[in-house]
Amino acid sequence: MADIESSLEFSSSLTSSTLPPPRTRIFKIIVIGDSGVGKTCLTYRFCAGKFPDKTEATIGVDFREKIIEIDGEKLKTQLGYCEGTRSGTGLRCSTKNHLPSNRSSSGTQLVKSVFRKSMVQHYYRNVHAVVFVYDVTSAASFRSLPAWIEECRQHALGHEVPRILVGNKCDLRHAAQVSTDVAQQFADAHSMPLFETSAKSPLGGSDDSDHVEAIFMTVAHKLKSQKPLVLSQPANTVTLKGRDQEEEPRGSWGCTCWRS
Ligand SMILES: Nc1nc2c(ncn2[C@@H]2O[C@H](COP(=O)(O)OP(=O)(O)OP(=O)(O)O)[C@@H](O)[C@H]2O)c(=O)[nH]1
Repeated sequence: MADIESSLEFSSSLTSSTLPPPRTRIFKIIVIGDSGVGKTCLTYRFCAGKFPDKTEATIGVDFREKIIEIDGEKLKTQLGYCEGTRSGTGLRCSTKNHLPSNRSSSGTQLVKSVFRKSMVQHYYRNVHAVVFVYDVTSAASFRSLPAWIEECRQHALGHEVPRILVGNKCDLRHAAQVSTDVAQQFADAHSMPLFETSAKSPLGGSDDSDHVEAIFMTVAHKLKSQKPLVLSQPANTVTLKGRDQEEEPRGSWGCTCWRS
């Protein structure tokens, strides 16, 4: 009897351990814009549901993940963001200041260049949607948008990829330098929907800005009809990962986060 029981136990554990785990579709979305426009805060707001207590400039590339559910299907959204350059000039996703300054300058330049190329290539690879962000209180961040769009185009992320435009920091409307009309004209010219929002305003606040959660869910709904990457991994094993946690599996980004 004992033998039958133990063999039944063995066979049931064998079955459960050999069953393939449920598969989760993954959407990779990149959030792009000048430094300081609020890419990190928007991403954090969506994934963690709140404005971060403290922020620091993104160094290199970072990402967060969130499992969402649409029509009963669990989907994993991976939101990547890359350090921006202030006022839209110079390198994008640059590697400035990441390497020790006491190296020989030509060697450093070469390493920086190879390092940057590899990082940028990873960042733009297998992207399903692009979120362009500007700061409504910064005309310069708005003027940078054509350059960001061009950078995406050079990495094969053109009109065929779902793209949206987000004007952030609407809680500072009194200091706005970019009007809704001008932003809407730009969005129309590039066939993108425009959302004006604030990563900072409280949930259910009285202002008329779009909610961050609703914006990313709109993108996710759009992507759901597509067929993005599939990951063999139980859907409930990962909810939020990112720079706040010590263990940071890089998932399918395959890129590294550089910290100061
Ligand atoms: N008032 C207000 N401040 C915001 C908002 N979103 C972000 N900020 C602030 O703007 C600053 C920059 O925010 P980040 O999210 O770090 O900007 P970023 O685009 O990720 O910047 P980089 O990492 O340098 O590329 C921080 O001081 C935030 O607290 C917002 O909606 N309203």
